[in-house]
Amino acid sequence: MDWNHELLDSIVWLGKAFAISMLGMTVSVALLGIFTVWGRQFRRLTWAFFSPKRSLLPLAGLTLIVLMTLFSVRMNVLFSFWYNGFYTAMQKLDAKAFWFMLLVFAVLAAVHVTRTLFNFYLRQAFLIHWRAWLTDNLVERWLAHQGYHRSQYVPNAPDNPDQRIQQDVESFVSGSLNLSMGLLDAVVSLFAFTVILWGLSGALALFGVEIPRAMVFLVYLYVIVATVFAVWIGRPLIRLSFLSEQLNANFRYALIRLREYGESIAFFRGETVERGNLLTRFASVIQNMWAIVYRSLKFQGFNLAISQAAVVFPFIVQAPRLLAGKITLGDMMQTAQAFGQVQDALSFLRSSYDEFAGYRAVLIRLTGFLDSMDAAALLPSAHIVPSQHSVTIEALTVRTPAQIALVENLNLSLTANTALLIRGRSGIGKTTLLRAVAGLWPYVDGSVTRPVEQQALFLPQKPYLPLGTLRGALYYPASPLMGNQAAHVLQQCHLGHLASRLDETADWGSILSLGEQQRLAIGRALLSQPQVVFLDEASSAMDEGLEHAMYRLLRQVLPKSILVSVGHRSSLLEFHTQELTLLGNGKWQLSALV
Ligand SMILES: Nc1ncnc2c1ncn2[C@@H]1O[C@H](COP(=O)(O)OP(=O)(O)OP(=O)(O)O)[C@@H](O)[C@H]1O
Repeated sequence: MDWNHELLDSIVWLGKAFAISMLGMTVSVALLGIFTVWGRQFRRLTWAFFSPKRSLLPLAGLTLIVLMTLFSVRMNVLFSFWYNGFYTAMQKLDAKAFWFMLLVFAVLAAVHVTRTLFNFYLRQAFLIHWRAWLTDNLVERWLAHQGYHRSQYVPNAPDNPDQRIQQDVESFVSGSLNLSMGLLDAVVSLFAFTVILWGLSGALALFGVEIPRAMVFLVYLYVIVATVFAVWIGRPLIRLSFLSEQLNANFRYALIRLREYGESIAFFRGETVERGNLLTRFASVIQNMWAIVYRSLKFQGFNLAISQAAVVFPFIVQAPRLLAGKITLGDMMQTAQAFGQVQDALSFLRSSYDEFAGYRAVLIRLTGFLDSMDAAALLPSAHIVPSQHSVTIEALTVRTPAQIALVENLNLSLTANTALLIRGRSGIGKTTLLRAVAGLWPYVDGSVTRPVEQQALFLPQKPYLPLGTLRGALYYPASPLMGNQAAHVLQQCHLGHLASRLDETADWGSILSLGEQQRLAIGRALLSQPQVVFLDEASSAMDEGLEHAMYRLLRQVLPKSILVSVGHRSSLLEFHTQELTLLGNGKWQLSALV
């Protein structure tokens, strides 16, 4: 190798390798997308990110990463020639060549360090941008069409969507980059070092047969046989790693529920049941971990044995030629290095099989998530027509998932300043009717004309208080406003003792009593002044006096608003103008109240 002209040669090599690699990668992605399921899943998850219509930066970043990967192969090739020159200089006791090779090494090492650092930065920046984009995209899909809630009605609803968004996206982007660039590195190294090995390899007599260029054929045979066995041994790891993610997420979910329902569990002294539940879930995690350990022992044991045998193999094959003076010590060392590189490259599939197994599991989970979000978006719901100051329900039929009618052919109309009280025995379908009116329930026919968005407020029995300040909870989902209005509303809702803590951040959902939370929710209605308020037993935790006071307040502050309440107490009747009684089997009765 002529080190004085190496810069130009390397640039030409890089140019050619880059053109071929880009072509090869494009064709591979297209073919994988046509012939394999996981290729299609990969394309589905990556297409939008790399689309030039959206931005040219991802493609530019990927192009640069490909270039840096090829650069790294070229550096390995240069180091392999450096080894040859260096050991040959030592064997010949050539001091001038020795010092020259050290100078070459200094240049190579400096380039290597710079390239490695730049490559690290480039890859990390690329991964961060990709992860941020994909997470954003999945969160958007999760929130769109209320997929986070309505996907529960989809057959085979996705388990643990939180894990998919947080963990799988990370594994997906890093797995995609590591595996694709690892494969590119392997293929290009294979070509580059096979050429070197070809030049260094001699004939070998085996069982009386003369094999020309034996080293090249032997390394290929060696690794191909090893790969076939490794794939066969490692195959069960795909299913095991999929299970591992799922079982861990199930266990984590059970732990989170324990924290969430801590108070109820503590009242019940339900520790024994909870422990049993947690340990059962954890036992599945452990059982699967052992299965992975035993399978990995076989897989890694095989891989290690193969790699160790490969260390001495080239020396054994080349030793007779070195001892016969046909090759130099430098040739011998370069053979060992090139053999190692070809071996590594060919072993890529074998050694990254378990990573690929995990990667496929991630692909299945992420596309499963997208499928259920798509299915949730297509679920039917009541036809909602926006209107001002009126609610009209036409031919509304609401069923359970088992197609049992809860309400059949309901028709009613409410105008400003009127109020409807929905009553009926427990489990008859009152909450489900409100879900249908909100557009959440999929087992429904008919249409609802009503105010929409911020003009309609649904208050459930157990209010949702977001993490953050009390003021934020009071204004939710609108942005909180500073000023005295919030404190005034707290006073009105008999929550004056909390006025000084409005801007305190705390877990308000677990601090406030249910009755206080329900009054806070009434405060939300007073602040947001919607045209219609749906109250689903939203005052059930208050005593009758407080409930009375809250309804009177609602009527005073929101005289024009329509109220639709679900409640059991007869004392609510005086605040309503109509009563809807659900009778079961879809039957209902509507009557006017005076
Ligand atoms: N997600 C669901 N999947 C299956 N069935 C459901 C679901 N949600 C509600 N149901 C069923 O629909 C029926 C009506 O439930 P709903 O909660 O509307 O009753 P309700 O009248 O509000 O009862 P309560 O007064 O006790 O709150 C019940 O039989 C319930 O089991």
